[in-house]
Formats: sequence, C-alpha cells, structure tokens
Amino acid sequence: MDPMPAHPLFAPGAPAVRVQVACEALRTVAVGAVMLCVGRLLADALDRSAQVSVPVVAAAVAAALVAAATEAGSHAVQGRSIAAESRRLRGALLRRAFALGPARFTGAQTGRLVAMMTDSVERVTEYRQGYVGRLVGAVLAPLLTILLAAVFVDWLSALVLLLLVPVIPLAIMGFRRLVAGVSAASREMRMRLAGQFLEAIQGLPTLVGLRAAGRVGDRLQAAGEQNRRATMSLLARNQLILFVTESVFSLFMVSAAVLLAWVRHDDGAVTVAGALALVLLSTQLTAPMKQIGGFFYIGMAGRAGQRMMTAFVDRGVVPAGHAHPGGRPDARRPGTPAETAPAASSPAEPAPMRGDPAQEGAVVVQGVDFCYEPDRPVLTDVDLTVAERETTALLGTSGSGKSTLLGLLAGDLLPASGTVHVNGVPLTAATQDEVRAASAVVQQHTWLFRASLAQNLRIAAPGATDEQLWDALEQVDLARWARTLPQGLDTPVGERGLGVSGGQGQRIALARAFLAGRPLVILDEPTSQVDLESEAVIEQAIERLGERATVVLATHRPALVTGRAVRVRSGRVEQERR
Ligand SMILES: Nc1ncnc2c1ncn2[C@@H]1O[C@H](COP(=O)(O)OP(=O)(O)OP(=O)(O)O)[C@@H](O)[C@H]1O
Repeated sequence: MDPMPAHPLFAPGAPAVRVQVACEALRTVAVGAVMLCVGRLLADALDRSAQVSVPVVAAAVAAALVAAATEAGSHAVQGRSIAAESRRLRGALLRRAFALGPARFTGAQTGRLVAMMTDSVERVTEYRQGYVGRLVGAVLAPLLTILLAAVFVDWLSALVLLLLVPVIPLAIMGFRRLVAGVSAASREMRMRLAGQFLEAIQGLPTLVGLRAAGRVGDRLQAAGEQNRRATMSLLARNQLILFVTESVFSLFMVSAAVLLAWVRHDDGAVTVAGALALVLLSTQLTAPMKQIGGFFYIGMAGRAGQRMMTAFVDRGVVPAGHAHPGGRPDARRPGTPAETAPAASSPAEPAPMRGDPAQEGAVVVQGVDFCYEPDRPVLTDVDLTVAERETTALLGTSGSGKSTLLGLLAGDLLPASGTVHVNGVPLTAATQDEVRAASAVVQQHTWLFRASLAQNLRIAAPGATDEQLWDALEQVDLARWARTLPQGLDTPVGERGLGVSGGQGQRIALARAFLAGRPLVILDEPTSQVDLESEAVIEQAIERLGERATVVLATHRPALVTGRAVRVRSGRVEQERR
C-alpha cells in the first residue's frame, strides 16, 4: 500500500500529517496519564483509610485538559489543510482539463470528470490531510500506552499485552478483505450515476423534444433507488462486521488485562492502583479498531481517488473504477441512453386523427394570442392551418415569434386566448400531455450522448430494430457514412457528438425524428449549424419526412422552403406561397 504517492499533483510531505501524529501521540500520553491517576484515585477510594490526593486529582485534570487541547488542535490543523489542498487540487485538475481541450473528452463522460473534481477531491483531501495522520497516531497509541504501562505499572504485564497487540493489524486486514470489493463496486456505481444525471440534464432539451424525458427520468430514478439500496446494505453490513469485530477484540484485550492484573497483584508485583490502571489502559489498546471503519470508507475512497487523479493528469483519462476487473465493458451499461430508456417497446405508433370534424387539418390555430410577460404580446390573433402530411415553413426575422408558435404546436406553451388543435385534440392544460405526445421536436442544437450511434438513435424509439435504424439513416443520407464506421451502428459518437460533424449531428437528429414516428414533426432552425452541402441533404430529408408526417419548421433559410411558406412578422402570421 502506497498511501501517499510522490506525485507532483499532491502536496509533498503533508506537514499536517506530522502535526496530527504529534497531537495524537501527545493525546495518547495525556489520556494514559489520566488513567494512571484515576487508577490511583480508585485504589485510594477502595482503601477507606486513604485520603483523596489533591496533587493526583490536579494531575488528572491537567492531563485531561492537554488531551482535549491536542484533539482540538489536531482538528483545526486538519480542517485548514483540507481546505487548502482541495483548492489547489481542483485548480490543478481544471488546468489539466483545459489543457487537454474538449476533443480529448470523446471517451470520457463529463459527469465522471465533474464527480472526480467534486466528490473524489473531497475524499482524497480528507484522506491525505485528515486520515493518514490519525491512522498513524492510532497505530502509535497502543505502543505508547504499553510503554506507560511498562514504566508506571509492570513491565511483564506490558510485555504480554505487547504480544497481543499484533492481533490489531490482522483484524484490520481481515476486515479489509471482507469489504474491499463491495466498496469499489459501490464507488463505481455512484460515479456512473453522477455521469448519467449530468448527461441527462445536458441533453434535456433533446430528450424533451423527442418525448423521451419521462422514460429516461424513470430509468434514472430506478437507478438512483438501486444505488441507494446498495449503499444502505453495504453500510449496514460493514457496520455489523465492525461492531462484532470491535466488541470481540475489546472484550479480548480487557479480559486479558483483568487476568494479568489479577495474577500480578496476587504475586505482589502490582499494587491495587497499578492493577486498576492496567485495566483502564487496556481500553486504549482498542483505539485502532475504532479507526477501521473510517479506514475503509475514507482510506479506500481516498486512495482510489488518488489513482484516478494521477491517471487523469498523466494520461488525460478519467478511468473507471475497479468494480469489474477484467470484465468486458458492457455496451448497455448505465450512462448510455439505451440503458436509461426502457427495454423493449416499439417505435411510437402514429396517433390516429381524433374526431373533431370542425377541425380539419393536423394543426389548426385560430385567433391565438400569446405573451410571456403581461402587456408584451408576442403572438397576436394568429391563424394557421396545416393539413395532414403538409410541410409548412415559418419564415421571419429573429424575434418575430416563430419559436413561440412552434412551442404552442408542440404543446409546451398554452395560448392566452384563441384555440390550438393538434391532430384534432384541443390544447388545454388538461390535454397538454396528449398534444405533446403527437409530435417530435428537433431543436437547433442537438445533444448527442456518449453512446453508440444506435443508442443515440434509439432515444427516439427504444424498441427500433437495426433495420429501422438503417432505414432512418438512409432517409437522412447517413447510411453510407455509417457503413464506413469501424463498428457500424455500435460505433460511439462521443459525448456531444464530438466524433461527428455539425451537419452529421443534425442529420442524426432528423433520423431520430423519422424513428419517433409521430404524426407531427416540429423543426426549429434545423440547418442553423450546418454548411451548404449538409443543408441540401437536410432539405431532401425534410421532403421525405413530409411524406410520412406533417412537418412545421422555423427557418431563416429560404432554401429549406420546399412546400408552403408562412411569414411571421411581429407576432402576426401572413400566409404566402412559393
Ligand atoms: N422564455 C421567454 N421569456 C420571455 N420572452 C421570450 C421568451 N422566449 C422568447 N421571448 C421573446 O419573444 C419574442 C419572440 O421570440 P421567438 O424566440 O419566438 O422568436 P423567433 O422568431 O423564433 O426568433 P429566432 O429566429 O431568433 O429564434 C422575442 O421578443 C423574445 O425575446
């Protein structure tokens, strides 16, 4: 075990450790002195003829004060050095992350990086600045206690106790073996969960647009609950083992001390005061056992964090934990959208038109007013009808209200007055979910998850077959490219799509819209991030999409207007045709 690797990332020498060891040693001697004095006072109390010795009482009080002061001093030094090293360590890791640049993070989930800089830094500093000193102190404690017993009570009794003390490291090692694997697995699970949550938050607009947020949310909730249960049972198990080990060990040491005191007193080698002090001092020998719990939560997590940070600084990777040594990385491990989506379900079936004969068309907007803030109308008296399988482009300058109108069609906003019908369903607070279920939304900025191409596509349709995925890729002219990928559909596209171009990312987003199979597809500036060549491909893809669904898109680019165009000007809709 190399508790404090000499890596430039970590503070050299850790002066706080030396101060804590000194404090711990002083505290042990002071507590030992209190026990010697108490032994003497108890012996005097048993001997009715003896008087209470004021100097002994004074010595006991003074020693107790020294013990309290060293304890407080040790904590103060620890607190200060933890804060200083946390700041330094986070700064160093952040500088390294910036130096590596975003492209280096294609293989590493940002969530892991964040978890390392927050949770792991806390554990490492707590371990390096707090725990090592206390642990060394705790190992010194029995040796110093035995020294006190040898000098002030009886050297032979002290020698016997010294021979029994090695049971402590044996007990520590046994405990470590019992809990090590489970602790590593629990740490890895927490780290993965942190990554999943962060990625879900980062990609939330995409998940919401594809109506996959509920599914992913349910899955994350289940994963969180599973993690909570696993952690609680780990803690319960460890506490039980600790309790039993500590009780058995304490009982063993105190019984040995009582026996020794009895025999040596009978032999006339130890006074009553000495015998009592010996028994009291034996309770100090169990101090290392009390550190065992901390050793395994703080120590193991701290050392694992150190390994992780060293690997990050030296090799630029945030390694996974060691929960599954030698195990094959699971393609559907948590943290990927495929895992966060429910297992098998078929692509969404197009919702049938619902019977309101008065509302002909997939989208019917009548006399709609909308404002985000009172007295600042954004849409005024808007009328718009889009027939089934018709593609309609909303044109207009920035701020004219195009995205707001799309928000109403998607069921994300409610009109202040007027009516909106989507697929025959009137939009109200009560029907909002139903209206939202009728559409898939593709935003200007698409989020690609750190997962395979297939998993990124299946966000829209968890049960889609490989054939359906290839068909969707064909529709957006990405199938040829996908076939050249080293692992085909299983090729990782990288967090935020760092492995693909902006145009390819946007086409993957469109492929998701194909897969979603909703009757209405809403596209908000689908070509804002792409070059002219990609724009032409996207234009064709939108045309194909229009053969399967009603499409409403907002765009600044006239090239995208293949069907009907509608101009939005200062919150009003003017209809025109090309
Ligand atoms: N969440 C909001 N809260 C308050 N005001 C908003 C909000 N969203 C948009 N607005 C305002 O509503 C008006 C219309 O915005 P909207 O995004 O619908 O326009 P747009 O035509 O889509 O613009 P762009 O082409 O730049 O996306 C703008 O004045 C905008 O500032």
